[in-house]
Amino acid sequence: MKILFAAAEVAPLAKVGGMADVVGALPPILKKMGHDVRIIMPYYGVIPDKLKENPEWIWKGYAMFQEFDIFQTVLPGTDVPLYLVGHGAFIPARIYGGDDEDWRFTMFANAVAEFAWNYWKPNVIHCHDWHTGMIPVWMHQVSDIGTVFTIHNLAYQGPWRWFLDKITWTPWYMDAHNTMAGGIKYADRVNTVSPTYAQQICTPTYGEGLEGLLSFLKPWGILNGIDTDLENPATDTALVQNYSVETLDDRLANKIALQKELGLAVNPATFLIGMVGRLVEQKGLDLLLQTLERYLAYTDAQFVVLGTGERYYESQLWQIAARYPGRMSAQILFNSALSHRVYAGSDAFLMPSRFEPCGLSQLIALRYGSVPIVRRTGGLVDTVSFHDPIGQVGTGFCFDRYEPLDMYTCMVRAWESYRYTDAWRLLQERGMNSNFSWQSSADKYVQLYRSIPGLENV
Ligand SMILES: Nc1ncnc2c1ncn2[C@@H]1O[C@H](COP(=O)(O)OP(=O)(O)O[C@H]2O[C@H](CO)[C@@H](O)[C@H](O)[C@H]2O)[C@@H](O)[C@H]1O
Repeated sequence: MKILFAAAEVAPLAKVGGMADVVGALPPILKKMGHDVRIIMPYYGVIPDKLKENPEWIWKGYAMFQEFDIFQTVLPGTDVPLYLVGHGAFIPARIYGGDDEDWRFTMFANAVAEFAWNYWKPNVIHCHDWHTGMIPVWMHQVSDIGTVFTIHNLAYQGPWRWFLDKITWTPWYMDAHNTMAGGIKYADRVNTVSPTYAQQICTPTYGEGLEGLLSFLKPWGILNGIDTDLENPATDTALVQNYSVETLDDRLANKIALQKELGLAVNPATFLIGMVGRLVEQKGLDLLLQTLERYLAYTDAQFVVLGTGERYYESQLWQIAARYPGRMSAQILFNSALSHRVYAGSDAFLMPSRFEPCGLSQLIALRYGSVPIVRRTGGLVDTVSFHDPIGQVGTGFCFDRYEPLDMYTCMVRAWESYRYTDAWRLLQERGMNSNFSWQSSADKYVQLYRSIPGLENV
């Protein structure tokens, strides 16, 4: 089958969050399964430095009264062809933000449609989030290109219809008020990235205003995986000491190194909680700000947060860290190597999300032996189970209600459990032995493509 992935983020070339990891990991696996998979993304100013060779110019197209160029290369470390949409709007190094965000991604979507119509015609275009939402709308009028639309983050829905009318061609049949709604309504198949979140978005609490449409369409829920070659503590070059589930004692060197690197009191016995992620409301930052100081005051635990996002959260975390020197570190930056050292050096990993389509951070934490403390929502329900020290089952600490006290209690439970070292080690081992590889999800995506009429036997 010929499959074209279209996305605003693709790891390792342009990454802000988890969507980049998915679009960087799934195509190589589908390719190994024998499909002709290619990726198309904007040619951002950050990309040239990350490529060994200059991409080759292959085609010129027109979209929204603009000329754009298509360059071809391969996704680094793979043999998956990668097309880059070159236009002045993408030259700045930023990926998101800026006054022209709605315009530039609508232009990107338009360029992808032109490319698929005129240069390389796939059987299916796999679109990701609102940036590509207009592609299913336009493709609705051709019968030989199918579309799949994957929701990674329903909270960001893209430009409104009145703005689209001004800048691009919105077909007469388009009956959707923004690009996210358009993608969902007109794609041949819609999915999100975990079974639980697929059900939750059909309700007003999680549907972000699109629950009516979603409950009518019933999206598929296909759990994300992680690249187990890339996210592997046994080979990770960012760590001071590699380890595996068989050599778990070696892991401690990473904790001591992390404490030293971040200026925490060096003590291997101190319970260390890590957190890595975008500092936005979705990630449960308001719960954290209500409880963290009390937690630091009540326990002897240490806390490390790595992330960037909303200024308010960044400055609040930074201020708490300033009040607890040696106990807490706030790293307000994006740094993949450091994130791996946090996964490898922390005892537990906090993810108290308000909503979570799937979540990759908790999967990486499990693989690195950092025990997740999560709110049971979305993909966190599907990937982390209750720790029961008597029955020796479960992989993490979970709480249900989005309430500060519930999170606080859960964090205290984790802190106390850490003192029972034998049970803790078994808990770590169960997490590290969990299987979150991409293969079974890739099989489900192929089923999803094949469920589109006409693609059953391609
Ligand atoms: N400051 C920083 N420095 C280094 N690395 C950082 C970082 N901040 C975040 N990361 C990395 O970015 C990734 C975050 O992925 P997640 O899936 O957990 O969340 P995100 O909300 O971005 O993704 C959205 O899309 C994905 C993919 O579908 C869904 O799993 C998820 O639920 C949805 O919200 C992880 O690999 C993490 O290590």
